[in-house]
Amino acid sequence: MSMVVVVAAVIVAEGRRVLAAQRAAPAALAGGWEFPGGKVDPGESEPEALVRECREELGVEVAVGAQVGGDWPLSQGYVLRVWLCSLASGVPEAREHLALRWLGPGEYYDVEWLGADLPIMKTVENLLEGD
Ligand SMILES: Nc1nc2c([nH]c(=O)n2[C@H]2C[C@H](O)[C@@H](COP(=O)(O)OP(=O)(O)OP(=O)(O)O)O2)c(=O)[nH]1
Repeated sequence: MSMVVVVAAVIVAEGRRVLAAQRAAPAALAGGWEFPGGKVDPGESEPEALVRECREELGVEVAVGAQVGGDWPLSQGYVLRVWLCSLASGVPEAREHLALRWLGPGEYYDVEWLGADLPIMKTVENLLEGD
């Protein structure tokens, strides 16, 4: 079986603030925090999927920047790929999530990240510190 690619957006604003989103479903993941995103549809590029998911889930337009790392492991058969993004227009609203939070420096670990997302947050922290 081929690998399912999930894309996720690390939306950064004001230089250092990162948007975290709390999952509403499924039950096993509900309440956990993630970077907005979802599965790539057939025929769609990964950046196109990112833009679509941010539009659907948050009601915003994002500009896709640099990729963060390579393939981040998820459960078997799934892989997560992550990009830094900036807001091109709109204010994020939780259309499919339970809640959204902007996390500034010193707050990056104030939410309960999903297991796959914790090392991504650490990598993003290092990237933003280096800026
Ligand atoms: N979007 C997203 N998914 C993540 C992250 N971390 C993580 O483990 N996942 C997992 C949760 C889900 O099992 C899977 C993504 O599925 P999803 O439910 O977001 O995908 P989707 O929007 O296309 O949803 P659906 O159409 O299949 O309902 O990846 C993350 O940071 N962002």
